[in-house]
Amino acid sequence: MPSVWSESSSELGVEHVNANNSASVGATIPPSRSSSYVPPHLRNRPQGASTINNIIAVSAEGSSLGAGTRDSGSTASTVNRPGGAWAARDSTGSALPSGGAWGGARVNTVQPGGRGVGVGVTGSGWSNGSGSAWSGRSGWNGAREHEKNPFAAEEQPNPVFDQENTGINFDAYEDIPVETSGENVPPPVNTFAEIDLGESLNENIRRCKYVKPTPVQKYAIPISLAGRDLMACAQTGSGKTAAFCFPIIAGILRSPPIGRPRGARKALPLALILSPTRELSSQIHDEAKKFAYQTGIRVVVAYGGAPIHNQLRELERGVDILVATPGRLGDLLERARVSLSYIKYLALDEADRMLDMGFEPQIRRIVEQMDMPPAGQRQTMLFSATFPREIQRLASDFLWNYIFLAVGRVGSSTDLIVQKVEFVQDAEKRSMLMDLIHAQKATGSQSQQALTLVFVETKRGADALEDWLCRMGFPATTIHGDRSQSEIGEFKSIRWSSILLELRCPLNSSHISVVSQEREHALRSFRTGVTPILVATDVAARGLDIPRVAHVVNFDLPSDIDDYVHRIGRTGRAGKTGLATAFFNDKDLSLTRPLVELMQEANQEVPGWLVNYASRANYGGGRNRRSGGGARFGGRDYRREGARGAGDRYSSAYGGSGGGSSAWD
Ligand SMILES: Nc1ncnc2c1ncn2[C@@H]1O[C@H](COP(=O)(O)OP(=O)(O)OP(=O)(O)O)[C@@H](O)[C@H]1O
Repeated sequence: MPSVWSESSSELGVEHVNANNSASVGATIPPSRSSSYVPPHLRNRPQGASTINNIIAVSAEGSSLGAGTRDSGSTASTVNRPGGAWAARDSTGSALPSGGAWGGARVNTVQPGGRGVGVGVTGSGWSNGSGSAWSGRSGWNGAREHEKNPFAAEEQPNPVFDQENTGINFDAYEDIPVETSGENVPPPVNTFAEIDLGESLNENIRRCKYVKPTPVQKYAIPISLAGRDLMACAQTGSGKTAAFCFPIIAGILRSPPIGRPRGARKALPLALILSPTRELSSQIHDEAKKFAYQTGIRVVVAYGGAPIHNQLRELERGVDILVATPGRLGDLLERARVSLSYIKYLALDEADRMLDMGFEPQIRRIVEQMDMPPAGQRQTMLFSATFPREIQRLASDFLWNYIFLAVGRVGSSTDLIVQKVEFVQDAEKRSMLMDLIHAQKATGSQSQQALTLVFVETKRGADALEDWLCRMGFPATTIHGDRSQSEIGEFKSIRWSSILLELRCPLNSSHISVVSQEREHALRSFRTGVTPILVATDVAARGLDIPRVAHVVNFDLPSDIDDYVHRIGRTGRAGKTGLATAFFNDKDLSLTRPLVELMQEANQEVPGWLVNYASRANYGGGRNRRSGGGARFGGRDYRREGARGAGDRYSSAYGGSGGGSSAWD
């Protein structure tokens, strides 16, 4: 029985070019059925739009370079890697030749090697001005009406939150240290207008109320748009999600339509975004859907802890950008329901965690042992706030001639977070927490909705503390691994095969959906302030972007300083200030030195007793890699370690407004 996609493909008669770049030209394309998958470039056409003839199709490696003009608002970017392309599009997103030789004739010539040359453009493909191909045309809305508006909730007038999302405290970041390494690093931009992202993506950026790019976006977006691989470190809450989503979306829209095989039951995404937990994947999916709204690009998410059947249904409807956790993706690959053979963009969020001990084999399997095009034939982007040197070394296997980017004192915390450390014995921790919560209420400096996130070491500890807080009259909820099948955070030592077994076990499926609902419910209840205290294990440490988290309490300190950085990064996000309090006692001795260093880097007041501890303490053992590894910050390009000094071809530092010498020296 043919899948929806296969029906769709054959109906559309999309040209298919096989992996060897031999192009075959499809004839005409009958109108698509609404339930069918429609490739991005064909979506959202007016009802009754005439049959589309002659779609350019090239292989994943092939390129097509539109030689036509774009209007004056646009800045051309060159794509200097295999597979990069500028598609010349007409006002409906199809490639058009100049000279009108177009009625039923073939549009593009596909040259040997799959490089097609578009010969011109009628109308602007990408303008920012009037007459844009991608926005405002009547008739497009017929199909777009069916796309749920991801901005609907935010577009309701709200006097409290309806203000410019100015993001990072831009003034404070004028002098932010920035380091780039690698060959021919494209220069940064200062405004979104300088980057040609296309009208519909620009419109969505406006809807997000992003006024200007954050520091990491200023550097990462031009680098990625130039087709370069990237390893990027930037502080928590600094807008990394958009930094990898924008180039992916813009890249897909720019590229010539890629004919995907007829009759394939498998989903054939063009971009894959991997992240460690279901919550983070879900959050990235929500963000990416906003950025891709009304572009015709379909974003689908697949994560463990939720029934696979719904996700399969979504995948069958077609996918351009797949956001996934490694475990669930592994399952889908094993079931042959997803193929990675058309991947042009691979992004790893929280990349250091994804390549951490225990998970590297899963990621290697996905990236290197399935059917994904190798480095150099896809574009790979790795992002995190922390990037230990040994993880960089592992990660470099996935990259090709990449640029290393470090924005801010990477691996350190932001100055926006006030860090406090209190010496508290275990037995006193609860009453200390109570004092903090009372103080927070009493100061009145926080609005009623201010949220407190409390990190503990174990699931049992989380449940016990939540129970106690509730009994004391403080509405609290909890999130930890037992409440779902978190794929990384909690499965650290479980092997790939066991994960598949677990996810496939039908007896588990109802349990999975119950626990995942619990976790979803807990997060929603925290986000909305219904339960303004969330007790969490490290599963909530990375990536989660919850506005109004005013206070992070490390009830139990982690043993790894990088985990501390990510945990406290749940507050003080996007230019807002935050408070982080750590309960410290003798058990945390190994963390002392990196903690003191971190606080000093972030201009925090370090208690004298902690400094004394630090002078007595050993370095934090193997896990505290920043200090153990010798590099001052977690964000120095490991390739430079052996290449310092004269003639270092990898080095190029911007150093914020100052430029000149490396900000790290
Ligand atoms: N250009 C911008 N202007 C204003 N706000 C922005 C901009 N870019 C991103 N943001 C907002 O900043 C917040 C943090 O972004 P994001 O979650 O991508 O951070 P991050 O760097 O990935 O953090 P983490 O390291 O914790 O994962 C989000 O609420 C996002 O909407």
